[in-house]
Amino acid sequence: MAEIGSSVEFSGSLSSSALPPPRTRIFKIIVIGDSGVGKTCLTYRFCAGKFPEKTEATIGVDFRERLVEIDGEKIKIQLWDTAGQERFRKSMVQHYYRNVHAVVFVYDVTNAASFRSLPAWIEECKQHALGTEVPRILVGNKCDLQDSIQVGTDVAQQFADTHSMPLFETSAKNPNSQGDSGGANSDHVEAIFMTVAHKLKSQKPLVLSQPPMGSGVTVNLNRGRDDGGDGAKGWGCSSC
Ligand SMILES: Nc1nc2c(ncn2[C@@H]2O[C@H](COP(=O)(O)OP(=O)(O)OP(=O)(O)O)[C@@H](O)[C@H]2O)c(=O)[nH]1
Repeated sequence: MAEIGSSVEFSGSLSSSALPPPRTRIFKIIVIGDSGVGKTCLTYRFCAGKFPEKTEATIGVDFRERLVEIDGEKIKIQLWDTAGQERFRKSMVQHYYRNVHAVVFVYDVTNAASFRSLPAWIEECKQHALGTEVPRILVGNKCDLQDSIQVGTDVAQQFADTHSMPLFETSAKNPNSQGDSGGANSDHVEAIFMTVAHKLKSQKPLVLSQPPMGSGVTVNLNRGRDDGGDGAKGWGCSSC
C-alpha cells in the first residue's frame, strides 16, 4: 500500500524537465557497389569529414555513424559500408538487408564495369525482399578524376531514371569537384547523405537501438563526427 502512495506522489510531482530525453531515431543506410568504387571513402568523408589516408578492402561490413540535427531533431545516421568483394561479403549479406531504411548504390565514374554491375546490385536488393518503398539513390564517385571518366552523366542519368533513383555525381576525395552537370544532381558528399536523411525523417521509421547481429559478435559503435570521434567502427575489419 505504501508503495502505491509513493508512486502517486511521484507522478504528481513529475515535471517536463524530469522526463527522460526522447530517444534518438536511428536510420540504417547501406552503401553497396563494386569493390574499389569508394564506399569506405564516401562514408568516412560524411562521418569523419575527411578523406581517409589509406583504405583496405572492407571485410564483412564497417559501421560509421554521425549524429545530425534536422528541424530541431537529433537523428543518428548509421552507414553500413559493405564489402564489395564477394568473398568478403557472402557470410554477412543477410545482415546488411535487415531493417534497412535506405540504400546508396555507388559506382566509379572512371570504371565502366562498376556501372555495368549496378543491375546485379539492384537484383541482390530484390532477392533480399527490399521493398520499393525503401529510398534508393545512385552515386557516381571519383568525379575529381575528370580525365579518366568512362561513365558519362547522360547514360548514368538514364539508368537512374529507369530505376526511379536520384543521381548524384561526386568525389569523396574532393567533394567540391563537380561532375558534368547535364541533368544530374552534382553535389558534395555531405549534401547527398543529408538529402537521404531528410527523406527518411519525413517517413518516421521505427527506432533501432543497435544494429541487428548474430550471437557472439560484439559491435561497439564509435561516436560520430558531431561527437568528436571519427565515427568509424569495423565489424570484421576496420578499413580506416
Ligand atoms: N581519386 C579518387 N580516389 C578515390 C575516391 N574515393 C575513393 N578513392 C580511392 O579508391 C580506392 C578504393 O576506395 P574504397 O573506399 O576503399 O573502396 P570500397 O568501395 O570501399 O572498396 P571495398 O571495401 O573493396 O568494397 C582507394 O584507393 C581510394 O583512395 C575519390 O573520390 N577520388
